[in-house]
Amino acid sequence: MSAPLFRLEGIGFAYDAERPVLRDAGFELFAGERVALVGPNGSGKTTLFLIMVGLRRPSAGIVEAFGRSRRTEKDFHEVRARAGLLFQDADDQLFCPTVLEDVSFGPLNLGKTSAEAREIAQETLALLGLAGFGDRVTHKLSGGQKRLVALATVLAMRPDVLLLDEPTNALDHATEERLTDILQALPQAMVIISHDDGFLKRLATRRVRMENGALVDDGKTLTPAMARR
Ligand SMILES: Nc1ncnc2c1ncn2[C@@H]1O[C@H](COP(=O)(O)OP(=O)(O)OP(=O)(O)O)[C@@H](O)[C@H]1O
Repeated sequence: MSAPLFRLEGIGFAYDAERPVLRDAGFELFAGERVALVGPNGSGKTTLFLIMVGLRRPSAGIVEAFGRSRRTEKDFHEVRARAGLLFQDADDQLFCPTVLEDVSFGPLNLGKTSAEAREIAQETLALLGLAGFGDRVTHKLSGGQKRLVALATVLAMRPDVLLLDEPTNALDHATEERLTDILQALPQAMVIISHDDGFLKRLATRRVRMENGALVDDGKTLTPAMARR
């Protein structure tokens, strides 16, 4: 088997020393996987994502990403360019006046010219059924529209790995179906935090559960064939 895209081992983390969130959490993500990360509210799923991209640093353990151990801000800078994190709250992701500016921001930051960034942004918006949304004022969009634009900002960076924190939040049924089809067709490995069982059943190739600060196999491993049913 090829090397994992991410490998976490023995991860410990606490926001407040009295209440550890993660204790000895370990996890591997391989190319081609769509892993569902499930577990109760407040169990530490979002925290694990933040640690994977270096927005929080663990008190113990090892984070390896794309074949290298990652410790410093510089290490994680590269990780964030290759692993796109969809935040749980779209308002944490969107900060430009218009949709096109928001979606172009990542590609520009990665060194694309403004014409290239604009083209990538338009393509990505079209992929998500948002062609024609470029000039819309971001903060006036509906919750579901913001969710999709936030996803567009992540996909426009053409990451190797997607970390999606509750991607179906605020989406109506038809939009959720469309999102499922889009995600199924993407080649990237992904980890998906969701409380939406139906969505996960259609999308995930494997499930892991956050339990007492560690990750355990959920015992409901899905085969890729079943997941694509
Ligand atoms: N910035 C913070 N400061 C202090 N405590 C925090 C902070 N962020 C999260 N926590 C706490 O850490 C714990 C884990 O939170 P986290 O958001 O990782 O859980 P989660 O499994 O993603 O939850 P949910 O399913 O509700 O999104 C919770 O008890 C939460 O209150």
